[in-house]
Amino acid sequence: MPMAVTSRVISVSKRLLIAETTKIHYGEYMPSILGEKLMEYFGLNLKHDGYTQYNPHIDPSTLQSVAVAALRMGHSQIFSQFNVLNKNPHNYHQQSYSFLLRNKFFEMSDIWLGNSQGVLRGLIEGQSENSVDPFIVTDVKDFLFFNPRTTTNGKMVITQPSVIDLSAININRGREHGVAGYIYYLEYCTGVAIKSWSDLTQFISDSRIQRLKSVYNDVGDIDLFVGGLSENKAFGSILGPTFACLNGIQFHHWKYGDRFYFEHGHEAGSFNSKQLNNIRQTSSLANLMCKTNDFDSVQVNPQFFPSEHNPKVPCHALAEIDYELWRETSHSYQDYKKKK
Ligand code: HEM
Repeated sequence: MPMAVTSRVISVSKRLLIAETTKIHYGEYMPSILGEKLMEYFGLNLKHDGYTQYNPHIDPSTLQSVAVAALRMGHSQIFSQFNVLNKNPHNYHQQSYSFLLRNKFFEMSDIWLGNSQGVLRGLIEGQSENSVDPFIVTDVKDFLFFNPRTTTNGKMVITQPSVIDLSAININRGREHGVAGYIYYLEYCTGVAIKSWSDLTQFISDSRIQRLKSVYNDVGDIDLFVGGLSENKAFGSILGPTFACLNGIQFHHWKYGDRFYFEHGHEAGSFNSKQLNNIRQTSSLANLMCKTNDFDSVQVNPQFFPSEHNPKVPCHALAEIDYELWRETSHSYQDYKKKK
C-alpha cells in the first residue's frame, strides 16, 4: 500500500476510534455520573439523528478546578479488592481468585499470564459499587505505588518501600495550582454564599461538617477536592452540586468547543449522516468489550450489574461497525488529494 494511502487509513481509523470512545463517554459514562436531569441541563445527551454544531466561542481547555479536583472524584471510587473471574473455573490453571490493588503496582504477572480478561469479567459480573464520598481506599492512601522490589546494579533487591498518598497529592495539587477554596466554587455553582460553618448544612451532612471543622480552622480554607467529595448528592447525580456543576460545564466545553467532536456536522472531517448513524447504533461499551475479549455475552450496560433491566446479550447479537460506509474509491482518494 502506498505511504499516502496508509496514512489516510490510519487517520480515518483514528477518527472512528475516537468517535466510538466519545460515544461511550457521552452516551454511557456521563449519564451514570450526572444523571438524566443534568445531562439535559448541560446539553450533553447524544442526538438520535442529525448533527450538533461546533461553537467557536467555547474554549475547550481543561479547567484547572476540574483537573485537580472535580474529575478526580473517581479516586474515591477506586476498589481495594479485585476479583478475577476466569472463563473456566473448573480448570486448575484458570481458577478464579482475587487480589488487592496495593500488591499490584508495577506487578504485571496477571497481565502477562493473560488474566486481564478475568479482571474485567470480575469487574462487570460481581464488583460492588463504590460511591463518591470522602472515603478513599487505603491502597491508594498508604500504598500508592508501593514497590518493594527495586533494582541496584541490575539486581533485584528489597528496599524500604516508598509510598505516596493520592488524596494528599490531590489536595496539594489544588493548592500548588492556586485553585480557590471549595466555597468559592460552591457559590459559583449554586449562588449560595457561605459565610459560616452553619451555612454549609444545606450541602454537607452535620457529621461531615464536624470532621471538616476538626481539620480546618475556617470554612473558607476547605480544599475543593475535600469539599466536593463531602457534599450530599444532588439532582439525581452521584455527585454533589459543585462537582456535578464543574464536570457538567467541562464536558459541555469539551463537546461544543471541539471542532472534531464526532456529532458535529459541516466541519472538516465530519462524518456523513450514514456513518454517524452507524456509529450511534453500534458503538457501546458492551460492544467494545465483546470485540476486545473472548466474552460470550455481556450485559447491555456493563457499568451496572446484570439484571432484569440490564440483561446479558450474546456478543454475536451486537452489530459491528459497517466499515463499508468508510470505503473510499480510488476516485474519492484522488479528490481527497486534490483538496489537500
Ligand atoms: C487505580 C486507580 C487510579 C489511580 C492509582 C490513580 C492515580 C492518579 C495519579 C497518581 C494521578 C496524578 C496526581 C498528581 O500528580 O497530581 C492522577 C491524576 C488524575 N486522576 Fe487518577 N487514578 C486512578 C483512577 C482515576 C479515576 C477512576 C478517575 C476519574 C474517573 C481519575 C481521575 C484523575 C484525574 C482527572 C487526574 C488529573 C489528570 C491531569 O490533570 O492530568 N483517576 N490519578
